[in-house]
Amino acid sequence: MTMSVTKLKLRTALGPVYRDVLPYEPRDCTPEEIPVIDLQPMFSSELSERKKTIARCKEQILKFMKQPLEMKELVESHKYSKFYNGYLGRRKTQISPSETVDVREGFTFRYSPDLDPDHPKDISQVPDEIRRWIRGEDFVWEGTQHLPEFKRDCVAYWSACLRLARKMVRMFALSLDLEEDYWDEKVTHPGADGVFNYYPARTQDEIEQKCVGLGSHTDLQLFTLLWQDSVGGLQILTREGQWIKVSESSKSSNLSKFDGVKAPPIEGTIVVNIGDYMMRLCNDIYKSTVHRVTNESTQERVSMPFFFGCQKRFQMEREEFAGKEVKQSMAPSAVVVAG
Ligand SMILES: O=C(O)CCC(=O)C(=O)O
Ligand SMILES: [Fe+2]
Repeated sequence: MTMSVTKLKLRTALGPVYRDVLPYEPRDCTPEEIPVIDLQPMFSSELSERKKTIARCKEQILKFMKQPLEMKELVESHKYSKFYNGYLGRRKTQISPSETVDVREGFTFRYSPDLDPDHPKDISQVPDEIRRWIRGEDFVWEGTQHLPEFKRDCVAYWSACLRLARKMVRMFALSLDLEEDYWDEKVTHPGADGVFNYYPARTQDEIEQKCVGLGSHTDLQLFTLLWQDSVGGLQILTREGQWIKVSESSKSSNLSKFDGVKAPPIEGTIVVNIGDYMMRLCNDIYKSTVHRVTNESTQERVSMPFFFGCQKRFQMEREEFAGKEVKQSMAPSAVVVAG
């Protein structure tokens, strides 16, 4: 049997890479493709507090995104940021060269040592060779001061993600037969970027043009903790090149409950995507997850990815490899973690 596989061109920090895609429509995932892992035992005492943290942060994102454009532009990324912090407007990016512009709007804030829940430090106390890789910028908070509790609630969510990521990176180390503390020192002042994505319901025009919410890409760092609301729309590319919807069907093989159209995510979970930097460090044992978002519902959608890695080395690699074509092998599935 011959199948017409198309090449999907992706932009990565290390240059363009290609992945194969089968000629089929996205389908629902199976429990094996996206396993659900229960993390609750790691944090059992704080469950209700964590739920509140997520809800408060989501509320703040909606408040921010629903402001008049000129208020959001007080923290415009292109205008004020050296390092991709701040607000990115609707249809202002095109992450995938072979797809449409991205409909989503975003707000980003990156690691600052003064916000770190485990190693809080004034930036002046951070050793020189690390300080030059720190990417947080204060204008994102200065330009949002008129929103009461915005910074507090965003930072609370980011801090919880940072704590979880520092635990999870130890599990990654063990899974790769490394010492448990392999990454500990390298993530004392990590790459830790909080991003809030807002996907408006698509306009009729955008539906006709088949606009993506956020086009196909891989994340750059070690891994990403990705919380999404209940609207759905996240898809990942399997090793075989099949797009699958990250949805409820990950929980059971009883697909009859789902109509395949709505495919809601599992409540109380976050998706863990492997990033390019992890793939590179472990010689492709883990492969970075190709993913994309199309909000096909009539509702708005919010997601809150947290990108985690080692700031300094990752940035150095970026400089070294900028613009070069890099070979990359096939994609893995993502993991969903619960609790
Ligand atoms: O909105 C989502 O579910 C995914 C967002 C994403 O992939 C990203 O911001 O890199
Ligand atoms: Fe992503």
